[in-house]
Amino acid sequence: MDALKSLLSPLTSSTGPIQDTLVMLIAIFYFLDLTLYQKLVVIGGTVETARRASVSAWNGFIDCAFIPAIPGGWGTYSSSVPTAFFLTAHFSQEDYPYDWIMHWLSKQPAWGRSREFDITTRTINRHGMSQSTSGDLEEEEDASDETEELTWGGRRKRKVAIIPSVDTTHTIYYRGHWLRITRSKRFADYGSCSELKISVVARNNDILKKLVLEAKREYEKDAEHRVHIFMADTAYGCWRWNGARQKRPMSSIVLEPGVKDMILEDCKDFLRSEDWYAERGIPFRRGYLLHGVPGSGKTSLIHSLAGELGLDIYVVSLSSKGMSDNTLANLMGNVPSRCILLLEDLDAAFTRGISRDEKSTGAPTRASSSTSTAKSKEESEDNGSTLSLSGLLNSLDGVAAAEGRLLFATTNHIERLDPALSRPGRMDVWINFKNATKWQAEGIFKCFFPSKPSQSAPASSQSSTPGDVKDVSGDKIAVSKRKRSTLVVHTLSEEEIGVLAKRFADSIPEDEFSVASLQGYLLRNKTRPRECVEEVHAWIQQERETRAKLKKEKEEREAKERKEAEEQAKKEAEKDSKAEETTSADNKGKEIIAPESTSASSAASECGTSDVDLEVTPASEDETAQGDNHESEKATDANGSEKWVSVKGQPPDSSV
Ligand SMILES: Nc1ncnc2c1ncn2[C@@H]1O[C@H](COP(=O)(O)OP(=O)(O)OP(=O)(O)O)[C@@H](O)[C@H]1O
Repeated sequence: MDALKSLLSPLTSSTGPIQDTLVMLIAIFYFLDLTLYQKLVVIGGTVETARRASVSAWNGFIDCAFIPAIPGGWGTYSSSVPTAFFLTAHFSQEDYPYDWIMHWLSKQPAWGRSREFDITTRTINRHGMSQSTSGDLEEEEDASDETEELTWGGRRKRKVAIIPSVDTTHTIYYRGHWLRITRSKRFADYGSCSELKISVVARNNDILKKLVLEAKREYEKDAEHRVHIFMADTAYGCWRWNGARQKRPMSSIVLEPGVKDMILEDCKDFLRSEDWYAERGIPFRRGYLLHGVPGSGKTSLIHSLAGELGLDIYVVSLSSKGMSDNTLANLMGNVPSRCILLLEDLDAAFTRGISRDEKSTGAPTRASSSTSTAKSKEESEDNGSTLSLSGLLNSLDGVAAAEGRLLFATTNHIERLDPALSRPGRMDVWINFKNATKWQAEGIFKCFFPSKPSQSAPASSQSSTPGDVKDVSGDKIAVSKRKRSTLVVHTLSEEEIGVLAKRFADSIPEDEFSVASLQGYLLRNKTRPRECVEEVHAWIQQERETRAKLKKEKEEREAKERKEAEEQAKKEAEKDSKAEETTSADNKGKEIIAPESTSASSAASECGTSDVDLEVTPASEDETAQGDNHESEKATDANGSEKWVSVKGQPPDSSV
């Protein structure tokens, strides 16, 4: 009998009454006069039936024990009669705790024993996938791709994470409790959304609270060195996670003295002043307008600030397809309270036809010509963008707008902005970015050629064979696979670097080249500091020639386009006058006295030319005046203090 019991135990995977019953049944059948085959069929059938019955009994018990909590909520503990013992927490991909738990799960050694799981080089978070820094599998990848982006070590580490597979229940042991974890997918308005359910047998929810807090701590520790970027998805009116970037140190941004400190201190001061704002009834929001030439560090400064302040960045492009007042209001109402909200290239949105009039999509003040306005409208319609300026203003500071966020807007053309948009209260601090000064040129040179000897670099250093570097474009460098070993660059002494930086700065003309273009030149010479200084004059000459050539080509193209437009207009005018002559001849033939309203001017009006004339207004002069006002006026912030900063020239007032 005992031998039979031990034989059955792996099949039934249970002990007690079920197994005893089975043993009894088998014993009865054994003594009946059945053939061996019949006995086997009866035994097999009985065992399988018992197994299924026990499994379904267990599942039924679990199902009735856990009443699903409200979807979308996180950490929602549900209970019913049997939940005196069982607790269930639901985590939705739409909220942060989902990320924390997924990250925590990916670190659990229990995966080594699991029989079903997903493997990823990224960990899933609520908005998509993020670079994983965890997992129990880890290996240094041999760089086989010739054009792979290099780190200073010359190799990249790719880590592999194990996460729960969808629609499978996993069991993990945690602090004396068995956690049953199920990941599932549901379809939301904006696409699919994952959910996580964690059930545990416990008297209260302490164990789940502990789990969430531990997961949060670990997630934040890992995210310490990264800035998360979210992009507005206009199709679904929600935020999509777009990646996590390495934090950029503030020291790598070269701005005139005091500017970085001023803006960083201003942001910090704002973030700790919630009560101050509440006591005075001032909306807890702050806006920064970064304007100026392209490639001067506006975006870089924002990324660097986000890293320094530990905030995520939410980016909206107002000119993106399908943007409407409702979509924008929805997006703005859904940014978390502490974040950086970035409106990029504000002026680009205006040329796409934002208007004060909610119905209209024409540009507000920038109608430099009728053709451009018509074109702008057309573009706007093609684009499906129906955003109005009033819609934008409402989104920024209407009742639904998020509190506690830092709004950053960037533009290359401040003169194109509607004054309502840039007024204090919406944009409290303005910073003007100009082309590189000599001071900046010296600073960026020192950033590129640090004087400390400990810096490690890829094989393309001075000591490597010339020709290792195949191509340089932007931040990426393609290097021969053979030469991927890490070398120590013996950098120059601090004194020598100082002298070279000074010489470099002396050669750079003030306010002619952007910092980005200087960076491009330095990148091409990143292992040749001396040559870089010696060859800078030749580079400047070459840059000037290229610019002159491009300018000439642009002028020629514009002249050609103008000529074509004039010819077209002339042809249309001829056609119109011919049509008019025919009409008047017909009228004469019928001996009808034409009324005065059929004169040439009203015919032109019918053809729409008077509308066109109306559009050709001296708006550009007004705008210039507006732009000048921006430049000369000081903005007053919500606290009543004046904010005006110019990156070039005078360092900002220390009181700012
Ligand atoms: N002041 C600066 N200090 C350090 N790096 C800079 C600076 N300005 C520009 N750069 C470098 O130039 C590149 C472009 O800079 P960034 O995108 O910040 O310019 P931008 O002003 O935002 O340009 P745009 O107006 O075209 O968006 C970056 O790689 C950045 O590292």
